[in-house]
Amino acid sequence: MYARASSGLITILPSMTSSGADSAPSGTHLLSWQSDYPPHKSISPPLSTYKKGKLDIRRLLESEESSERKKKMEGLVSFQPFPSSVIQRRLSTVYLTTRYPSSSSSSCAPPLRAQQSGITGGSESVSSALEGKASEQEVGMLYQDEVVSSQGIRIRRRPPTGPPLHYVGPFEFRLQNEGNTPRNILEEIVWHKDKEVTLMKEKRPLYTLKKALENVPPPRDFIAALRSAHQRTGLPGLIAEVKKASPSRGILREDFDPVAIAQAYEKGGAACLSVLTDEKYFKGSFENLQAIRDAGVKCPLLCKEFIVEAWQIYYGRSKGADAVLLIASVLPDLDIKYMLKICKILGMATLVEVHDEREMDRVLAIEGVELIGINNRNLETFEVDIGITKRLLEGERGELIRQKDILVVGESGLFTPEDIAFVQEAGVKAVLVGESLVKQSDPGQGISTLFGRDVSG
Ligand SMILES: O=P(O)(O)OC[C@@H](O)[C@@H](O)c1c[nH]c2ccccc12
Repeated sequence: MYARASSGLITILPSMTSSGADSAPSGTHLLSWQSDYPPHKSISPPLSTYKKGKLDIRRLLESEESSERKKKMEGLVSFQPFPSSVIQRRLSTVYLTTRYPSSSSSSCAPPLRAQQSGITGGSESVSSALEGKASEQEVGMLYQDEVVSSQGIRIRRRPPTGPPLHYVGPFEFRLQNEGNTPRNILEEIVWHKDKEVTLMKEKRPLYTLKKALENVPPPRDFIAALRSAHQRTGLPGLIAEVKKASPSRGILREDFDPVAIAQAYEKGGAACLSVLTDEKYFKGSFENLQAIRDAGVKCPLLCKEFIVEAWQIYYGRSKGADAVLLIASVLPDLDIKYMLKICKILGMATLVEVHDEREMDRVLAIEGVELIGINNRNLETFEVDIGITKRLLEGERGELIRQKDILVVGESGLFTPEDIAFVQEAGVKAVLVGESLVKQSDPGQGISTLFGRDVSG
């Protein structure tokens, strides 16, 4: 377990907190301090006797008074500044280890979500399955920040210095600064998603979701549908996107009826559908996903969400998703590996999205990736260039992809038969298209216009 201190206050990261005893890995005891971000969470029953409160680390570490206090606390919690030089330098990371009950517990569990959440699916324990696989170097890395930067990930998963403001009595602390202001739209979305998921999980803990899965029809084979459409038509298999709006393009369609659009896509020859579920930035919803599934649409469905936690995968499945999107610029390798495992257990496909060579190389090195999406739109800047698909499939990368029989999806910015021919020539066997279809008065007919011929039936 680990906590991050900001401005001298311990803030528990949401990934540390459990939304049900179900998700606590055995031998680990979750402890929650009152924290201002995310909203304070309750603690699991055996720990409810622990006092909650705010803890001033600077005082804890430095003052005499605090050593008294520290002693008092030690019966309950042991504090392991790790390493102390770093704490002193930036007062940013402290590890907490519970001593309850008499478990030899834990020292510092590696600070990566994958090891912490301990979600199990079926009889297999994902975390233990991963333990053997993650490289020692990876597990040994003490800071998620460092893992993330070593993988070239620029997106910070949470504001490093906490939210812009917090209140103590009548006082207001922390003004807007570099550490609590998102640097780009993707970062903003991810920070918002983190809070949103924390709240959603509270309403629907993992064990209730798992129960709900028993009544959900089995997943459909997303990849097989794309391959067979490609074989049938000689053109890339189409994932047609049900998208009302986007931060870069605004509202795409005012009279937005997700089920009617999905049905039109299916009729027009789409192999699969992608359904935006993000509400705030894309005006989508999980209700749309479920409504499309319940309306009897047969195409496999991709849950188009910004996944930051495995819980979202279970939630998507419970709403009828057959596949999920994992964005390499958001998720470190270990999270991708972990989430791939979960998808496998749930029988879902995983579309792993990359935008540049570095992300492509990372993803190609991960075992078990069968479907890679190349996003021609940079989600940080919104720039679109379909030449990216070509660039990332040239040379050795293309060769490796063919050897591994990975199916590549060209994503975003595709409007004309020439665009389709261009990315097909580059090596994709599938395309993901939203705007150019959803804007048509008949989105199904839009498919024929996009491909330059009828691909239905
Ligand atoms: O509407 P377009 O330009 O055809 O793009 C569709 C799809 O590629 C795009 O919506 C997308 C690709 N990756 C994403 C990740 C999150 C949200 C949206 C996306």
